[in-house]
Amino acid sequence: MEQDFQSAYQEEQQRLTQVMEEIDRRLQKLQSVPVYTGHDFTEQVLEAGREERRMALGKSLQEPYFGRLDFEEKGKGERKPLYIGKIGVDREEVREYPLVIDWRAPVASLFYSFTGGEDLASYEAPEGLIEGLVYLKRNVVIRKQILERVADTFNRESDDPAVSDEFLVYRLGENKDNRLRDIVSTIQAEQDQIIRAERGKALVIQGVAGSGKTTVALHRLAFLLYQYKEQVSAEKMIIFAPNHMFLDYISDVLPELGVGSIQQRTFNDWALGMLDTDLQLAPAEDALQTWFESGAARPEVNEATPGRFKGSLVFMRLLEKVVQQLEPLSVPEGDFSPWDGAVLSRNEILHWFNEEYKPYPLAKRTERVLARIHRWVEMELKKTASAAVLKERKKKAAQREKAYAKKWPQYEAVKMYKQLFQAVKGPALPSSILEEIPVQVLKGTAADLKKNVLREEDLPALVYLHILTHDIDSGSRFDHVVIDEAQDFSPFHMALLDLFVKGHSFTILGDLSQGIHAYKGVQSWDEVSSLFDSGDTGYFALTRSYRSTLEIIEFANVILKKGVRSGITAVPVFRSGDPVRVLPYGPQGRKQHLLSALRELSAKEYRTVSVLTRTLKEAKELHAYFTEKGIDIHLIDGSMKQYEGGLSVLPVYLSKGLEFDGVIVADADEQHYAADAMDARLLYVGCTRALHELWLMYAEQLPEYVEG
Ligand SMILES: Nc1ncnc2c1ncn2[C@@H]1O[C@H](COP(=O)(O)OP(=O)(O)OP(=O)(O)O)[C@@H](O)[C@H]1O
Repeated sequence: MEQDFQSAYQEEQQRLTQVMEEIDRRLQKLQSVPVYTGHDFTEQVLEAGREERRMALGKSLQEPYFGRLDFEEKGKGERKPLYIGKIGVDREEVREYPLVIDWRAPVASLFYSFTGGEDLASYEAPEGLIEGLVYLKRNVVIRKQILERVADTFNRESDDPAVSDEFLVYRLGENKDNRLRDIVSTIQAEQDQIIRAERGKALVIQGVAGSGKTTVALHRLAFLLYQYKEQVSAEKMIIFAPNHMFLDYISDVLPELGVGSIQQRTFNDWALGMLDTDLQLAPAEDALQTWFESGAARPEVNEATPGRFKGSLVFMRLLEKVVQQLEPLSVPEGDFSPWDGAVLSRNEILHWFNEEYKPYPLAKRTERVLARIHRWVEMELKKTASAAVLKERKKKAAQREKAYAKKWPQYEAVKMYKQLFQAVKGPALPSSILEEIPVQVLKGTAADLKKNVLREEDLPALVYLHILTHDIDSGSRFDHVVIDEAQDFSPFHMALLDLFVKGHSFTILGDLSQGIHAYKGVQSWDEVSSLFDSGDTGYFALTRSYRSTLEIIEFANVILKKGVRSGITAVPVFRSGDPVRVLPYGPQGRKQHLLSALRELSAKEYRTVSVLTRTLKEAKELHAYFTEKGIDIHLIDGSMKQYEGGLSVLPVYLSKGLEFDGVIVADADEQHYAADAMDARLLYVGCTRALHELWLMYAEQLPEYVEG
């Protein structure tokens, strides 16, 4: 066995040396071409291509590949070792497999989809289905040109030719810093299927905590860009993530995969950008504090909850009716007269508005009609013989056109929205429209809007009012949209985004078990799928969890089963660690005990450790206490733009999407986590943030869904 390993290592070392020499030779050749700095466009394009290649080869030289697959194509009688890397490097000879195959290439899919067995493996190539036998699947770890590790995941000629998880488990056992990383060397078959799924559909992916949803979404973007390079561009692809800190946390993955320029934004930022308004959103912490209060102080969630009503398709349809009401009120009363004696009748203007320019939305229509009126004025001016009179008329016409244009409505989204909620004066709307809005939503929104307060749940409506009246300009359309943490998006959010994306090309990922924002998100994936025709949507489930140890996942699954009564539990990868510790506060008291637990856990080799509290207030208090005791720890409070890693204290609801080597859940007791699904979900989110170690600390009584 040891001998096999030695020879495999030597073989790979030799091969690595050869490949690095070859890449270096190519790089030097490229570097010997003088950099073009002139103005010739063709030369500039060629230079840009060379620069891209120089960068790629330079990067590839450090870690040329991570995997090897020995494959014998059916009927060819020749076994070939294929080396797979983040960046493909072609050979100079044609008709050969590349020196390094890009992980996104069709043949590389074998490396991920092959799960063992005697049968022929296959992959879909441009020329059709290719079948063959896989002999070897090997992981090769190279860091800064040094071969660090060689691990066979499958070897047909060994005594035990089964695919092993050993390398995956080794990778999962590593500690994490403050950034999510790429997983190209260990993508699993179920994840690969999603990454490589075709583009023109709305894919909905339900994935348990830690199943790699965010990671898979980012790899999928890189794949789509490679596979559909002629049809999609990076600038027109976007991933929506819940907040700025999370965006910072995931920001390294796409550059690591060699992909730049893909937009990574929050929905709120995107929407505000569309609206071009000076109004600011009310701070997110306001809503979070209301909805994540513990105990009876938390309002009940129902269909009249502002986020739920304003995220519903009922509200979306209601806005369409509002805009329909505006149409007959658009053309101002009275004829238009550019100077005394010249008259353009309102009937003529109405005809233009209601017939000729009918296909345009109201603001565009207004623009066109006013332009047409201007052309009419110019024609009339041409009929004027005297230069002095012409000058006078021109001046008059300009003044009157300006005054007349002012009489037309502006169709400004915020203003229309304020009018709907009667926060400012506006056209009278039929009572049937207003009656559709729950009274508490009507009153609450009117009060907010009078104070110029916008809330995040108002944004889909505002963007929709804007596009209903102004249309979508082609530059705002996306080639592909990824929605991460999609359980927190409403049906209205998704239906709105669907108007911006070509061919329903969506990847929508989330976990209903982590639906802690029930006051605004979806409660079933049917709410999402039903937005699309059945042929335009697909569904995948990710059930294996890669983040946490077996012990942590089994512990968290109990919370799900007993507390949320959910059937979607996680299947662990067999990576065993320390048992989960459930500790009552000792005689030294709550704060002191949490402090000693934090000290103990952070003294280990871990890079990230967090203390999760139930509320923001508790996080702030503990942060002050830990700091006073000389601990260097970050407070994460919802306004952060960056995630620093190291030690953190944060309310549990802000931990969603993140992960830490060690987690201490403070106050895991009945007072803080009540016997309802919402609190159980919160605790589930908290527990599933831990990679290696999870401690729960409590006073008095544990919730009944926590195993003591
Ligand atoms: N195939 C894989 N190989 C190695 N690591 C993986 C793999 N899949 C996922 N991981 C790791 O598992 C962890 C969880 O991944 P990620 O955050 O993408 O999951 P998620 O489903 O979005 O989680 P959650 O919903 O709980 O926030 C990350 O550390 C990621 O690197």
